[in-house]
Amino acid sequence: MVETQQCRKIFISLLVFCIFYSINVLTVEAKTHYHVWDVKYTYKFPDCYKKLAITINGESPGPTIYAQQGDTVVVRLTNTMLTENVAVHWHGIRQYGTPWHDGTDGVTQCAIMPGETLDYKFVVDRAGTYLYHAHYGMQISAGLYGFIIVKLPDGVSEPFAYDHDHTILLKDWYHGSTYEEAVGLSSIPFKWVGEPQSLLINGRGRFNCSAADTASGVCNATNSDCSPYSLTVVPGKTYRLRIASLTSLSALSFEIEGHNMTVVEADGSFVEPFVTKNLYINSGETYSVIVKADQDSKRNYWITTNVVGRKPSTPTGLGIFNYYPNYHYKYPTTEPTTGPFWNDTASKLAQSRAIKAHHDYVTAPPPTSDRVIVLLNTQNLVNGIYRWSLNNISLSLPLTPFLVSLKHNFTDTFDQNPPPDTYDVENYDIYSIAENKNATSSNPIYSIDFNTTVDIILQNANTMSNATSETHPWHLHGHDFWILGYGDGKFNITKDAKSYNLANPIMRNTVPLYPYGWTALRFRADNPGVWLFHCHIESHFYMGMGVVFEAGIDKVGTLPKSIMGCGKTKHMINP
Ligand SMILES: O=C1O[C@H]([C@@H](O)CO)C(O)=C1O
Repeated sequence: MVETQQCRKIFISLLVFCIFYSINVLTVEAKTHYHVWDVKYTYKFPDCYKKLAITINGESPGPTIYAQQGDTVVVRLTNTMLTENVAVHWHGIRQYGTPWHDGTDGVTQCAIMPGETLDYKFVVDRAGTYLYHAHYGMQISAGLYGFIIVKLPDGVSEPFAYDHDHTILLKDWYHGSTYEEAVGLSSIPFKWVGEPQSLLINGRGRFNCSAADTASGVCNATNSDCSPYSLTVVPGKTYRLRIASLTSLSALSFEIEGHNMTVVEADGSFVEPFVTKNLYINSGETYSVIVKADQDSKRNYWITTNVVGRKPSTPTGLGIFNYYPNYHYKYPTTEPTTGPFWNDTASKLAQSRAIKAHHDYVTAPPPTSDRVIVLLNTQNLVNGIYRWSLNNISLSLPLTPFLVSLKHNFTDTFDQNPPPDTYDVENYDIYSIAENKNATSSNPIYSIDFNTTVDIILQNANTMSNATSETHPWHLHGHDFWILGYGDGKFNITKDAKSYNLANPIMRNTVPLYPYGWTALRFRADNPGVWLFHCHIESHFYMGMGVVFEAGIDKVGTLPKSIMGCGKTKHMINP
């Protein structure tokens, strides 16, 4: 009897211990990562040419934010620029429950004024490779950008193996200021930003300084800012490279001389692996590739980026793939790779089509959608200025952020007429300059029923120049979408919808629209808030290339006062 009681006691103690142990071991506590950022202008020489760059704690690119799935990130951002507002967007982070911290000036917040501080706080709910960057004016081009790396929970691994993990951030670089660019784009006569002067890899490039510029100190080839990016690898080891682009304009082809890359991740989703010699990458896209250091280890190899999609006039961006123990700055004696033909759209399209969901990680899209929105991308004139339009409306951001207006039922702060769900599909000739060149500059929003499924068809067309159509990387805030398909020419709903990939489409937040083609996406409007969908070419967005979606605004909690203070909310921060 006593023995049985003792046994029971021991059993119960063991049980309690086991429960206690498993609660402690299996429940990994989510952490909060605090960052304090001082955003200011600093003289930098990223490509040896002196420029006032917008830096975070003196750095451009800014510091990488590391976190683990489920963690909270807090960034206390103080704007110490003298004369310029700022806002920072957390690109790829969906902001469930915190739509006010998406960081989009005019859409989800009032920009942070000089001298002011804002605490951004959000949960990184999913592992993957993400970004942050300015979302005010054209400040990405001034250097405000960086990585967010979210690791998987402990004990969970990716469907690929590697020994080391590295980040590579690509950028195009202009010597002029963002003011010169923005003023040119809104002047008569219109002045286009043109092609960049340099291509940077992890913030480093090399401009060919003229003697005069060297003599005046404007260009300094010995400045340590512009020593080349060198990635040291150990022979035989396998590397995961997280490659992302935050170019202001350029689509790029990325290559490591003599090495194949296996693409395994895109915008946080695992990809059915495929091998490529060069990776096409547009602004706003992130990838992980696996590279094996399995070549001749007695030498180094070039890492290159080349402009594609637009006729290039920028020299190849150069870095060094350094085999240990060779000297890490020893240039290869071979010629740097020049990349594929800039206008080889077919090979870009083929690579885009090859990006499918990994077979073990397919999230099937809903088989049908509740609404189809067709967005015709055109270049037009508005009051004599070149603008980009969607269904003839060019987006102008309101003084009062949409999110604030909608939560407070303001009806006089933005255009209340719903924008059109399509264009004149039958009669519009996508191969010619628009007959009616003029468009309207306005700020209406698409109201989407909460938790419904929406298809977006991006339809490309001719610009205002003869026989020209451009590539546009489209980025959606607050969601991932399934990429259902790409096609040439005008989208035909009865024919083309039958070709959709509903079996294993990749989910991403950024997707290219190719010249004279269409791209079809599907998303669930399951994130309460107001979300921007726009071309990630900074000047194109500045020229109106975006639309705004609202869904479930009644489910959005109380907005923090810290995002207000502009437009009609001026009185709302000070009683
Ligand atoms: O938006 C743009 O404007 C110019 C050109 O179309 C007009 O100068 C260009 O190349 C763009 O991409």
